[in-house]
Amino acid sequence: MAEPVFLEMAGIRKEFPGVVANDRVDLRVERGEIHGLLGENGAGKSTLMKILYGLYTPDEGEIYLDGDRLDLDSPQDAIDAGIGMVHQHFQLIPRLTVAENVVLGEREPATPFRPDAESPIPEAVRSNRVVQSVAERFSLGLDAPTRRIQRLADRYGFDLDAGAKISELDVGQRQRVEILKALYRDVDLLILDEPTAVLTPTEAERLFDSLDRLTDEGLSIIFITHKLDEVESIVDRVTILREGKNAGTAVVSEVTQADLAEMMVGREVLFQIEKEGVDLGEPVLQLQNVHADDDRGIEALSGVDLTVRAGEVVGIAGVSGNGQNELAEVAAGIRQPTTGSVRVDGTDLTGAAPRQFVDSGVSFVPEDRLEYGCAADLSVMHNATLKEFRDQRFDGPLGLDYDELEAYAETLVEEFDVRGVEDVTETKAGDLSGGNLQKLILARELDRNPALLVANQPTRGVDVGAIEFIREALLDQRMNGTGIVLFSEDLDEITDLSDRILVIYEGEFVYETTPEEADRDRIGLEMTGGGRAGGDQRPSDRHADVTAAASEGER
Ligand SMILES: Nc1ncnc2c1ncn2[C@@H]1O[C@H](COP(=O)(O)OP(=O)(O)OP(=O)(O)O)[C@@H](O)[C@H]1O
Repeated sequence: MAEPVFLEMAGIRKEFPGVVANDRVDLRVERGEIHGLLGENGAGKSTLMKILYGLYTPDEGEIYLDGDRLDLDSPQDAIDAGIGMVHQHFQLIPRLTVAENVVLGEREPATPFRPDAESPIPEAVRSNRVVQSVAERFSLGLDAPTRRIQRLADRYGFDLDAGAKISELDVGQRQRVEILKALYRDVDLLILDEPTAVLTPTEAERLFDSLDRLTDEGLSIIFITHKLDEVESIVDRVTILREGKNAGTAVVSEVTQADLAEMMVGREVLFQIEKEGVDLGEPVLQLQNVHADDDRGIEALSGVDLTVRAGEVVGIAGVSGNGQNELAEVAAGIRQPTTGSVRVDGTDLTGAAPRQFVDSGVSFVPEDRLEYGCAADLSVMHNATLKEFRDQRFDGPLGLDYDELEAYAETLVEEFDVRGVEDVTETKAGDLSGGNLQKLILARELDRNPALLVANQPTRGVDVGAIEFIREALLDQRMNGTGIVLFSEDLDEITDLSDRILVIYEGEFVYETTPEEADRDRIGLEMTGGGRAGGDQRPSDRHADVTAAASEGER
């Protein structure tokens, strides 16, 4: 008799109010393969994986692992069956060590948590004395597990010190701790939800090496991603979901990226977009000698000069953690510089309140959509109108005119193709899929026709169709005279959209170029500080050059 397929999900159906998230989906995964799960935002990928991890109960359908029928009521059931999951938002306790987190991680929360939500372990719990003392007690008798965890980490080349505190680790290492939590529990199937969304390209390469080692040992991996080049480089077979249904499974080596994109969105996707020429206007953002600290009080920006003119897109490239977030927040008015000045549209806003930035025409698309971009528990309507509800057009005889607010929110949802909204007054922003929430935030920020848009990773976690839509929306906005500061870890995005490109490294601009002259190797080298080793220019000289080149471009 033929061996059963390793994992079989058959006829899975899951309905939320007004949305069929999974419509009789079949998924088959072989032992030892990396199986990609692709699909537009809202196609139902996370829902299907949450069912497999025991977080949601399907309305219909069956799951078999190695031929055995599974009945999964909680993540603990999934783990007991040999299924682990690494979420996009890590669930680690920063003050505890790697080993303590791995051991404590044996019990997963039984209640479903919001997609894309921040760590489900609230700060109150993390800092709770009882939790801390349990952890301390663990560490007393933790020698044997620590050694075991260290051996496990070494076996897969994870480069982790089991005794190190999570707070000392970078994002890539934290992710490996999450994987270790699953391996420690002997899982045979690992679900990775967009694992590279938080990683730099180098960290992503490291992860891929680790995944290869895991599959060599017979582990199966389900890999959710939006990045087609990742599918091409590490995935064996891929299943595509479209509008909750299985749109097919393909052997990756037999299809092109264009085929996959078309299977996902049901039409041809342009990977290149046309950028028209535009006459630059007056400066809409002028930062002079800006220094700013990060959240820990350590200097993150060390004397940044930046001028952005109306109709100009300035792309900021850099490895995350080099001051990009602080720069975005200073430009958007939600972080105060320690020294230096900020002018928006000709007005000095140094030290001004965030509201004054909003009122001066600054729009902000933050990197962390759930933390800063929206109020997850409020409706789509509230979120769509958060910044504009004071506008006269929403004045009613008895205060706010809710019919107008609702109609406006509906227009934005329609224009920006935000999917999964049953009713703008009922659907919560936090229940939208990641990409659809991003489109909602963009709709709110762009529809104000801002003088300045600060866009931090605007297409992260967004599907290829929506990426095309968002990039075109940004370029339309540029044609309307908005000045845009674009932060992106995707170099193609930076070169496709920008008029000028600046590389930031350790809180300073170290290199400036244009898309026409952009040399990817040089940009990559400058991003990692490699340009400094050449000794051709001191950073301070180079910094002066950048400023000079910037003013050159302004003439
Ligand atoms: N808890 C929930 N309550 C209500 N609707 C939900 C819930 N979770 C998901 N949905 C809806 O189900 C549909 C599928 O969402 P899901 O998160 O599975 O998509 P996805 O393919 O993972 O999207 P993305 O790539 O954007 O993360 C969407 O329309 C979403 O709005």
